[in-house]
Amino acid sequence: MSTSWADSSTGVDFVTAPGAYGGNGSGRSSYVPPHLRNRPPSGGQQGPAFYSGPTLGNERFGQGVQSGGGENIIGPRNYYNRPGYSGGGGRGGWNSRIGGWERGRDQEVNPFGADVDTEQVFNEQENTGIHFDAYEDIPVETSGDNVPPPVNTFAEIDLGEALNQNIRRCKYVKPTPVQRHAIPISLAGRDLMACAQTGSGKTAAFCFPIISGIMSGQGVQRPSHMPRMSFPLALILSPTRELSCQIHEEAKKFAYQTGVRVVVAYGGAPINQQLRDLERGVDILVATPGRLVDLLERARLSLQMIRYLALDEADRMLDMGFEPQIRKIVQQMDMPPPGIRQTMLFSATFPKEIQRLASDFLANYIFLAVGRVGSSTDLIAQRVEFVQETDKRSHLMDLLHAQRANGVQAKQALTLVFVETKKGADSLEHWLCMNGFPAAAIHGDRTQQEREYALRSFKTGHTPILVATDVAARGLDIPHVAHVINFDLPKDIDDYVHRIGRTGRAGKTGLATAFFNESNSSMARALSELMQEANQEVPDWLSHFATRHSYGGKNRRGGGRFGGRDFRRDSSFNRGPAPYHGPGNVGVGYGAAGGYNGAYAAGGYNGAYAAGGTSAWD
Ligand SMILES: Nc1ncnc2c1ncn2[C@@H]1O[C@H](COP(=O)(O)OP(=O)(O)OP(=O)(O)O)[C@@H](O)[C@H]1O
Repeated sequence: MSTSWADSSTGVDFVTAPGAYGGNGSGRSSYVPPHLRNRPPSGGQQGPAFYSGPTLGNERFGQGVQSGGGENIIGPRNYYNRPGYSGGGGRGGWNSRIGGWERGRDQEVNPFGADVDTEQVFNEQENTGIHFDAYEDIPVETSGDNVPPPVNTFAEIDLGEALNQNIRRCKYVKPTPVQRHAIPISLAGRDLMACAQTGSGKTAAFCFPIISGIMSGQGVQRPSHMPRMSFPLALILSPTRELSCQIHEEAKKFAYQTGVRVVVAYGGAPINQQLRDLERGVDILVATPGRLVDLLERARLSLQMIRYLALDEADRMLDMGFEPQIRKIVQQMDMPPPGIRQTMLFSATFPKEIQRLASDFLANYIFLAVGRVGSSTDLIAQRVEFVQETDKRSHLMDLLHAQRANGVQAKQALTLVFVETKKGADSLEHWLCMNGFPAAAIHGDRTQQEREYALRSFKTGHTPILVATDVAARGLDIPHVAHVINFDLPKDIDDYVHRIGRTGRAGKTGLATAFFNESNSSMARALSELMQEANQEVPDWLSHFATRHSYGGKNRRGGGRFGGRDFRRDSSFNRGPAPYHGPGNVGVGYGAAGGYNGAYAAGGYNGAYAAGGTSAWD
């Protein structure tokens, strides 16, 4: 795991490094607010003129009003003006001591690669994806009070010049639908529960407002009497180590030269290194829950300055496995309560029971659904094959041979195979390798080093097949995953949605194949409904299974195609004092269904990989 800031730490150079503290010639560093850090020296000038973005930031917190100095904050920010904190010190932000910044000066490593002429890269290749416009006609629903209107371009949003520059470096030409809606909502300081399809850009949707908010924030000062304690301003939680690392890498790109420092903490890696990273200063902490609790219990981290909390894969974070830990972190430590902090929950799936649980963490929130909650994108061609348990391996072999026969270059056509158990993953990996298909495996019993090695080897195409348990089902954004095979189907339709979402991302097409047999009967109905919603052809035999197993069960999707999203609208859920203030507005942008372009319409795998069709690795 690269720790780019730490790698280049110089340890003591307060004066010359373009970091949080500018030199004042006295040997003692003077504070430079985050939005001015990491700027190349420009005639010695270090004034607000560098920053063309918002300077007050009060709109970030909805009702908050700030008129220049930290002491005038009304609303959420006045939380920080309580005893124990010195006042914001007027213009110029957080005053002279922030977390661990002053203990060491790091030089920020360019996450885009050294000496990259960003404008040139931007012009060379736009990150549009071949079907990026496929997202344009997707139905969008918002509910809640006074929903801020969406934007159509990044230029319409006042994110600050440094962040805008990074957006250009990322080659993002225009916001995806979830970004168009979620970013203005978050910038307005509102809590948000957002549901949007896999691969549709949710990471940037929560990172941009957080970075922009921290850049423009003023009047916040970390307590100075606990020098070894870190006080992040934002916390991003995710369920897996690999996803936390990925979010960290993304966030570092978005935060490059903004002065906002991003640190990651996750289990399975040496904690001392992570503690050192934290001590160097942290604005945004990306973490997995277990390691975070460890850090909190060691009293090396405090959440009392948290202004932004984002839960990625929020439904997973609040399901039975994680909920106690999340409640502990969010409700039982020192994190400011809802209404004081700003909370953003994101996922591609959001069962209603989990929405209800989640509402405990939010204040007067806006619900945003881009596409139907829990739907898959129709950029993914879905196939279901009836395969008995005993035939699965030979069937898999047929698929892989067909892929190979069609001359698909391995590095551009990675195949991700999901299995049920860790043992199953080990044995399938071994069997594939024995049969001439270089494969790696990732699951929870592997060491973190092994997991990272497997993922790297897969990403680089060294082993173009990755056998995985659900540890790789959510969030991972691996370019060139062309085919997801559900060798064993999951028990829950939402897990299926996340698994197949490892392909068909950012507007690109992909292929997903599932092996189905009698043992998966309970999935039949949900699977066929999901496929219909995504304009996929449902085999007759699957429809028969679905009819036979259409009663009850956890995996009933229910509701109309575009209905029943925000649980607050469902009367059966509205028993308690849910903080719902009516539907507000419902913006629905139905357009042409934007169906799948038919590249995979002609049956059979040979057809799927045949020359001439639009393929997932174009
Ligand atoms: N505005 C944009 N323009 C072009 N590409 C984008 C844009 N926003 C995000 N992307 C790219 O889209 C890909 C998917 O984004 P991201 O991983 O955030 O999806 P996601 O919605 O979080 O998916 P998942 O539900 O699987 O976690 C990434 O490679 C990201 O760089």
